[in-house]
Amino acid sequence: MTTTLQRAGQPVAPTVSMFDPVYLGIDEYGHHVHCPFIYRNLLVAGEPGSGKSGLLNNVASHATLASLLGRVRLVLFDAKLVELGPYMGVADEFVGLDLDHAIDVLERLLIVARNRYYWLLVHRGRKIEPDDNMTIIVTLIDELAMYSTVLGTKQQQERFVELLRGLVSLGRACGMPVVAATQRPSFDIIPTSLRDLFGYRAAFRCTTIGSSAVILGQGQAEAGYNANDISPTNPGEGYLIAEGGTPRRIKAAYLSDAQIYRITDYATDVRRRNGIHTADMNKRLAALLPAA
Ligand SMILES: Nc1ncnc2c1ncn2[C@@H]1O[C@H](COP(=O)(O)OP(=O)(O)OP(=O)(O)O)[C@@H](O)[C@H]1O
Repeated sequence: MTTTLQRAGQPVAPTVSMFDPVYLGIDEYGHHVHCPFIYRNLLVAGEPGSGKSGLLNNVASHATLASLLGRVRLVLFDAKLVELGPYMGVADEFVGLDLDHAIDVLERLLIVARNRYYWLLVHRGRKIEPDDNMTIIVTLIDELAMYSTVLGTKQQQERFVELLRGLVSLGRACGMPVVAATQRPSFDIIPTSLRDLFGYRAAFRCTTIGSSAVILGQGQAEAGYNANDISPTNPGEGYLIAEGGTPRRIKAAYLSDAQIYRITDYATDVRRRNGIHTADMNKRLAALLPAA
């Protein structure tokens, strides 16, 4: 579904839809790997420096370009600020280190999800289709563990996980997919009940066979799919598994920081000219400052 974007009457670039599969990289045979994200969530895990951000950036950049037609919104959670920071200007929400803010945003997303199911019921649908003209809301979370185990109180962390579980369960059919990444693939961060809600899971290099199994599933290591055997000198290599399928060895496509900023600067400019919401960066940056 490639459409040509108009700017002041001039076609400036082809753009993509969130209903198009997202380009993630290549497999071990050199074939391109594309994944349709619209009806599936993605969980990405691996040790620090294993290449998780590359995959997140591929999805975030696709969503950014898809947002140029005004039908995609980004909601970003990044406790490190700089991983998803380049997309701040095109995001509807950017959550940093504030767990109350994280909970508030998830609560609002769940209200939208429930309203969408009501809308689907009334319109006799089961899931959002391209012709429904519904905005696709893509939520990206970098370092899930910061929100579920580090920031805030135990009660807030539990509330965050409960809401996230709700969004991941409800989001897929109502055009609200979630992509979450963690450096710590362990059962306390990703219980099986949460993991199994993610239709796609990617394991980059993991420190142990056990942590690889947390993402890929029990029995996969014995079958030869073990993210602990990935070389630490090959970031971006990982196993990608889709619901019920066999893990596929991939090398994620990598966007440099300069390329990411080129995409987001372009998108911010086009969105502004087309009257699509862009964030007030001064306000957004001020809101991220720690309280004095
Ligand atoms: N697909 C890739 N191809 C080539 N190089 C890559 C790829 N992915 C990552 N790298 C290299 O590895 C470095 C670390 O990658 P990245 O920041 O994506 O890891 P990460 O798993 O997100 O780490 P962290 O958990 O610390 O954020 C990058 O700066 C880059 O130099």
